[in-house]
Amino acid sequence: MCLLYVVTTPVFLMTSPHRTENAEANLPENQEFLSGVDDKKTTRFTDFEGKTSFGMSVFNLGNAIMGSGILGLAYAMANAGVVLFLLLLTVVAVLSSYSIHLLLKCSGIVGIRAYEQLGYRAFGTPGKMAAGIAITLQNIGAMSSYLYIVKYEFPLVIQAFLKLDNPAGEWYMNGNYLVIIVSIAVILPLALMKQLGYLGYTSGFSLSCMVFFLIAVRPSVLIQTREKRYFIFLFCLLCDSCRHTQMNRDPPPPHRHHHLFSIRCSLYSLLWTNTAYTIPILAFAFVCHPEVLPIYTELRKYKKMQHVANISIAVMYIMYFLAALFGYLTFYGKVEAELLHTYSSIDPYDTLILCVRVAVLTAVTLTVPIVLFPVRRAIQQMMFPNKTFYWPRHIAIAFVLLTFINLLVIFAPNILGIFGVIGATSAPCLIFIFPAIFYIRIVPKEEEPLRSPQKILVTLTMIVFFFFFLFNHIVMQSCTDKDWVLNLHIY
Ligand SMILES: NC(=O)C[C@H](N)C(=O)O
Repeated sequence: MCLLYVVTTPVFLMTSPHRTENAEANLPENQEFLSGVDDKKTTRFTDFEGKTSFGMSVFNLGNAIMGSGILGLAYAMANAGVVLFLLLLTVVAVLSSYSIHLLLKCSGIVGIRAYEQLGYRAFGTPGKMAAGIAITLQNIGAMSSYLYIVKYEFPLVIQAFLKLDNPAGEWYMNGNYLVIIVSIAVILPLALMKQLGYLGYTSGFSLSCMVFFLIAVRPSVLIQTREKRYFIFLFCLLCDSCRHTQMNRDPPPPHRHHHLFSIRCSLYSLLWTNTAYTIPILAFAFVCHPEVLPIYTELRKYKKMQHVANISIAVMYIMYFLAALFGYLTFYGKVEAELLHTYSSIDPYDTLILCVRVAVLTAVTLTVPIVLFPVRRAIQQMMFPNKTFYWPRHIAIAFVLLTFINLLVIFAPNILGIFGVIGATSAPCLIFIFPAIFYIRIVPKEEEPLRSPQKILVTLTMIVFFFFFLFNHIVMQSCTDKDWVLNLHIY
């Protein structure tokens, strides 16, 4: 993460001091992106005076970042190669942190800490609806992927615990029932909490489960002929050949031998096909933007939300890289789109693998309530904009949302589809496109003219990011024809 600081500090410290009437209110968050100055000015936000500590906020944001995205990273690394993966991981992490800076600065100007309200301030009702819909789509997609893991992994855990070699259709081996039970017994009570801050403890526990997951995955790297693995790793670092091995593992479908198609694909395969899934998976893995402003609302006075975000992103950056590397080095060319599924191919009764499963299951289950909060807030902002807090509505929205996600999970096609669709659409909007356009519209022209270095930088980054995604999307559509994509189906 030091790298992030070195790369970004000179650019973001160009931010000029504010001269609006809200200037004092803005100071704590918008003065600088990465500096350690603790400015003890009074914030004049119109919403809520926070009581949650700095540490709990880091746990909550870390938990919001870390979800099922981590399980797709080893596959992303196998496709992109170690060096390209590390580069893309760094770019997405820096962009993610920068866009949080933009969101915080906008929220300082508007005086309200809600993503949808920034959309409203920038573009009126269409802006509010766009932000609300993107948050709803993204978070419903994320929650479905978490419950999807519960649906497929929980029965395996029970099977291993009970040592059932040939399950005969017992109800407790049915993933659908288990999803419903977990939703009612664990997720719903947590989702009914009035404030996100109360979830700090469960978030801390969820993160420690993921740390355990990392530690547990690590020995499996060492078990398998250590010298060979490290030799391969060094080799990959030097000539970045991992992706070619991966390509060789999946022989192309027969019609790919068509001359023109081969030329087109070999050109793409230089870079784009290998990153076609990598970037959406990385974008999905770093999304936490809908949760940033709700967590900021509850953050104790004088604590800097940008610091909370930088710490959470830095820790996740390291954990993501290690998770991808360990998973990839354990299975090398055989890594699948969802890491846990790859583990099924080796002994399912192995105690270590069982513990890994339980840890990931616990972690993703405890992430659902955190991710549900911004959706409920977005729905409230879109459907009941001027209403104050009302318990029956708070409970009803959570209940309806969970029921909907349960239905979705019972009928959802596969986890990769969820990553692909959500990662390629709402994630880039929430991570960068919306914060950038909201920033350009919300920061007054008197303060930062359209031609100011800050706004030019934001616009350029946004354009590059947008075209990169567009191009990636086209490549994904053209080179991953149906057979190929279907081969990647996990379950
Ligand atoms: N919070 C989200 O939207 C997704 C999360 N970043 C994940 O990896 O699962």
